[in-house]
Order: sequence, then structure tokens, then C-alpha cells
Amino acid sequence: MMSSQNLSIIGPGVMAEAIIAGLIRNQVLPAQKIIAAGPRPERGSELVERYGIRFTADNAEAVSAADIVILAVKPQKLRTVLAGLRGKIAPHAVVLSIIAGASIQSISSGLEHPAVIRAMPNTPAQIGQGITVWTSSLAVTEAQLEAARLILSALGQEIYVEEENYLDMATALSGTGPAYVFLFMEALIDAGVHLGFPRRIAEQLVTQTIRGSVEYYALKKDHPAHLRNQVTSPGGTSAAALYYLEKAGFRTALSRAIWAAYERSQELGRGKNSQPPEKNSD
Ligand SMILES: NC(=O)C1=CN([C@@H]2O[C@H](COP(=O)(O)OP(=O)(O)OC[C@H]3O[C@@H](n4cnc5c(N)ncnc54)[C@H](OP(=O)(O)O)[C@@H]3O)[C@@H](O)[C@H]2O)C=CC1
Ligand SMILES: O=C(O)[C@@H]1CCC=N1
Repeated sequence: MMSSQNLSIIGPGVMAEAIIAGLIRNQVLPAQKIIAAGPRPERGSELVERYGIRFTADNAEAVSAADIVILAVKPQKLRTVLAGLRGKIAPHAVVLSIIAGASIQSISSGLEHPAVIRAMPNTPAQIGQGITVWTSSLAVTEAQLEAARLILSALGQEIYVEEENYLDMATALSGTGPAYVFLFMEALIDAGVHLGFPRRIAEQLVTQTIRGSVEYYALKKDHPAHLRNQVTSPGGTSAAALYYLEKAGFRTALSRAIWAAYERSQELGRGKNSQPPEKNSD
């Protein structure tokens, strides 16, 4: 519990709500210590009703008494938000950004504030099952690192790294990761329906197959290729299916997709707001 700290969250969207819910659920902070800021009062009322936190439409007001400031706006809004907060954050405070691509240097110079933590969580944070990769500037104190660790632990697992480039990599692999998993699930469920299963049964088969495989892998700590070989009987169904996946370039497609996300994260950091969809195709 860090009940003496005031925490302010700028950008009260999906990820901000996951953080607020995690902090309250895990009793890291009482609701009265949390203030969120964003442009829409209706969104503010929702959060106030749901969590009992405070809300303001004025970002500068939200940070005025903050010990910890979390930045959770979209990358495209970052420049405006930083300009509005410049010189408004107390010198003793720490800033924690979860914004994809935004470097510590850009946040620090935009705010004229040296103590900055950069983190990349993911959406399973909403149920405390996320994973966050994070790093910090030299000006962040031990106590601030401990506070950040407590906050991020409320979202699930956390991994501190020294190398900031790992943040763009984590954005591609784990930050964006749930999107790959949900697409994979959706495709499997649709394939089951295509075979003739009622959707409800296809959903149950796919969900438990993925859940069971993940837990089996976590317990066995065996190489995935070995576990896959156990499923693959000579001349059997798995061999037939895997042949098609390899022929369709399944691994290469995944690898290219993750490189595209990595490059996109780096581009967002350079302030490039959009990209043509085919940019990363071969
Ligand atoms: N979604 C994900 O899986 C992950 C996202 N991230 C990062 O988290 C950040 C937020 O993403 P997400 O929560 O999905 O996005 P959302 O769009 O849900 O949240 C962004 C919030 O910022 C608000 N906002 C817009 N302009 C301002 C402003 N000038 N001042 C204050 N608030 C503002 C928006 O309000 P309104 O809705 O009214 O426009 C909205 O509530 C992004 O930078 C993203 O890169 C990191 C990890 C995972
Ligand atoms: O799509 C995005 O840009 C964000 C960052 C990580 C996950 N979603």
C-alpha cells in the first residue's frame, strides 16, 4: 500500500481503466488518492461511479498535487498533452508512460522533467493477468522504482529491463500480443463452425484447447516443438494440418507481423501518425 502517494492518470481510456481497477483491487492505493483527466466528462462520470476516484477535464489541474503521473493517451495526442503539462509537474514526482513508441527522451524533454519511467503493459492487465516490460531514466529514484513496481504488479507480471529498445520489441510481442491470440482464436472457432460445429461448442473446444496447452507448457517447461511432436502421430491428422500451415507460411507471416509492429512502434516514436497498410509486405 502506498497510501501517502497521489496518483494522476492522463488519458482515461481502456488501459487507464485497467490500471485504476488493478490498483484498487489490489489495495495498492485508495480511490481518493487517484485522479484521472481527459476531455469527456461522461467518461469521467463513468470512472467516478465505478471506482470512486476523482476526475477533471483539466490535465494540468490533475497533476498539480501528483507524486506519480501516468500518461495513457494515444501516441498521436502526446505532443499536445506534453505541451500542456510542461512545467506543471512537481520536481519530486515521477512520470510513468505506457504510450507505444514514445521514448523516455521525448517525454522527458517535452515535459522538461527528468524522472520518467516507460512501460509497455497489455490488455489482460484488466484481470490482473497482464505482463509489462518497463525501464526508467537515471533520474528515477529507488523509492520511485519500488512504487512503479507495485503499480505494475497490480496488472500482472512485470519485467524491468535496462535496454530501452526492448520496449519497442515488447510492444510488438506482448503489448500487441493479445491481438494475435484473439485473431488465432477467432480463426479456429470459424474453422470449427465451417466444419459443422455449433458456434458455442466450437468456442468451448478452442478456449479449453488453448488454455490447456498453455498450462501444460507452463508446467512441463518443455520445448514447444517437442510438445507439438507429441501430438503429431506418424501419417496422422496433425501432420496433415501442419503441412498446410507451413506451406501457407504461418511462421513467416507471424515473424513478419511482429517485425511490422516493432517498426511501427519505432515510427510512432518518431511522430509518424499513420502508415500505408502494405508498407511491410514483401
Ligand atoms: N490498448 C492496448 O492494448 C495498449 C495500449 N497501450 C498504450 O496505451 C495508450 C492508451 O491506449 P488505450 O487505452 O487503448 O486508448 P484509449 O483511446 O482507450 O484511451 C486514450 C484516452 O485518452 C483520452 N484523451 C484524448 N485526448 C486527450 C487529452 N488531450 N488529454 C487527456 N486525455 C486525452 C481519450 O479520451 P476520448 O476517448 O474522449 O478521446 C481516451 O480516454 C496508448 O498510447 C497505447 O499505445 C499500451 C499497451 C497496450
Ligand atoms: O495498437 C497499439 O498501438 C497499442 C500498443 C500496444 C497494443 N496496442
